[in-house]
Amino acid sequence: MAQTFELELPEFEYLTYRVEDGMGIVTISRPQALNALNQDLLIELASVTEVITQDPEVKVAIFTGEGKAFVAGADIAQIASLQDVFAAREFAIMGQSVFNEIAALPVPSIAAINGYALGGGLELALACDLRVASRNAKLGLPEVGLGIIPGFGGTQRLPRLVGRGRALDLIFTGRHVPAEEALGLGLVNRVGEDALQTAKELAAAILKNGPVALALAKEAVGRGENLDLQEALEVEADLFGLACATQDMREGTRAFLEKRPAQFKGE
Ligand SMILES: C/C=C/C(=O)SCCNC(=O)CCNC(=O)[C@H](O)C(C)(C)COP(=O)(O)OP(=O)(O)OC[C@H]1O[C@@H](n2cnc3c(N)ncnc32)[C@H](O)[C@@H]1OP(=O)(O)O
Repeated sequence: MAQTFELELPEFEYLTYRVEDGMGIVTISRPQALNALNQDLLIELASVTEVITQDPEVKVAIFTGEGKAFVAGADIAQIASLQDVFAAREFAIMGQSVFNEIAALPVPSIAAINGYALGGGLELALACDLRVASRNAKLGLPEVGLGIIPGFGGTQRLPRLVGRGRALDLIFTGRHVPAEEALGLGLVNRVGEDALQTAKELAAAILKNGPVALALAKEAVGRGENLDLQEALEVEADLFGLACATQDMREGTRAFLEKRPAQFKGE
């Protein structure tokens, strides 16, 4: 008999969380400040990430924002009040560690960028595996205009995603990149009328596939990024071996040979 898990959901002030058809949907909700990330909101993001990690019902995570912004950055009032170099460094490390937790989610993650994704907002989107944007979305790292630099992973994840030259163009100018240009840069994977709807369609396409295979594929890509090619290929071979030991592999290959859709159980 399938085991059911009762997860105790923490109280959230700045976000809402719901599970729909295997999708764990986080909506960042501080619209009066365009969903700017203050410290409490970052703590809530860490907490909801833990909930998603522990919920076996969730096979894809989606992060989006309420209102006209995805996230307009870290809270500039909070940054302005940082007292000294140590407090500022701690603030960056805190944001980085929350986004590392999002990047390490065992399930595929999608940022549904429904409007402004600036500074820490773009850095949050960069911590997700995939990004989709609504046509009116604007993306950028405008920190240098405030006399600071991106501090929640932007100087590292952006060049890894789009290349050094393109990343430095965005970081040096701080300009707001429209969704269609972001698509051309490889900064987003898809553009649609409605970001959340587009993210759900992408999630539905992902959900047709074997959940263990998805987790192993994410692990292979993630671990390989920091290795030389030969070592990375060894990681791939090991994880391929693991994938071939799953019931999902038996089902997926048998379903192909029997010309029917696979019924994956994630085991
Ligand atoms: C380590 C990470 C560092 C960072 O992330 S640094 C922050 C990087 N982000 C930015 O620099 C973007 C800042 N925001 C803006 O430039 C503008 O906003 C927009 C272009 C996104 C939108 O402009 P418009 O449509 O005119 O709205 P509005 O009146 O500026 O904003 C509505 C309310 O939202 C507050 N707000 C917007 N972004 C932030 C933020 N990042 N931190 C704190 N508050 C923010 C405003 O102040 C204002 O509030 P009120 O209605 O009380 O005047």
